[in-house]
Amino acid sequence: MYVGVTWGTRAPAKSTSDRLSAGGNDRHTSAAMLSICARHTRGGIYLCNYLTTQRAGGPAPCHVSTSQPSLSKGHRDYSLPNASWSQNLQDLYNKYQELTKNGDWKRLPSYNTSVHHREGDPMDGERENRLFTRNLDKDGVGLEYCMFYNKAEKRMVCIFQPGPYLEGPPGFLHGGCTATMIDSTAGGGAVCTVGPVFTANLNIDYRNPILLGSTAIADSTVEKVDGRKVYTRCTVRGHDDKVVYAEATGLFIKSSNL
Ligand SMILES: CCCCCCCCCCCC(=O)SCCNC(=O)CCNC(=O)[C@H](O)C(C)(C)COP(=O)(O)OP(=O)(O)OC[C@H]1O[C@@H](n2cnc3c(N)ncnc32)[C@H](O)[C@@H]1OP(=O)(O)O
Repeated sequence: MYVGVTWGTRAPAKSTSDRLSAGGNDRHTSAAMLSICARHTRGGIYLCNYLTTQRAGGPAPCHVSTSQPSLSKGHRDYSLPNASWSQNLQDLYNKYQELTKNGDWKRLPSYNTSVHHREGDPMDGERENRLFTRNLDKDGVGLEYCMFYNKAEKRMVCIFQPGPYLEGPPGFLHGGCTATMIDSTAGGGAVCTVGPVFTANLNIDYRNPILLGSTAIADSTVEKVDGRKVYTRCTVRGHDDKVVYAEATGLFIKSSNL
């Protein structure tokens, strides 16, 4: 069954993505991007205007729908198992999939562009932009991952397997990539809990290196929401919980328009 994410009110006809796609030449696209960035900066707004259908004045939290978003038809959901997944990753996936059956947990789909995450967005077609975590075309060489969200616990779990193109120290995952997964997991948890946010602060203690090809779990909880500030905590562990790879706290800021 397809699981899609919706984020609140539908975008008006002329959306950010319309402007990004319009014209299709670099100068226009760059100008559109600059104007969007400037607008976001002026409004103290957030990354997730770009990631989601949320627009100024709309309701905050996303919800995970079980309907097929029209835009996502035909787009591959990269959070589903593929041949590059290790048995450990597959086993964890099966475990969390089982937990989705009573509705407490939801699996989040994942596409290779941000726009394809936006249910009902009119924009489609080929684009240059790629979601940072999905920017490699070959299965297994980059990040293989799947996120599951538990609304009652305000908790996001991301099971992931880093591939050989993500090396830092010889044979091990680059620390920036670990940070990316923490940011994405904690940020995704914040988005699902309160709506669009920007990362303001991320503190990471790296405890042990992550072997490329191994399976890890980033486990994040929204601990407190204080006005626009969303405080999160995230731990990255090995697939069997025996080793802690990293511990982090993250501060995310809700849009000032919400
Ligand atoms: C769904 C699945 C898949 C989807 C997965 C999607 C997950 C997304 C994960 C990726 C996320 C990113 O990479 S985001 C990209 C990286 N981040 C950025 O580029 C953000 C750049 N920074 C900014 O744009 C801005 O500084 C903001 C938006 C963070 C804050 O600006 P602002 O909106 O004007 O708010 P401002 O008034 O400054 O601050 C509001 C309150 O927060 C406090 N505050 C602000 N910044 C900080 C800070 N660094 N440390 C402490 N506190 C801070 C202020 O003191 C204030 O407190 P008080 O006075 O109210 O008490």
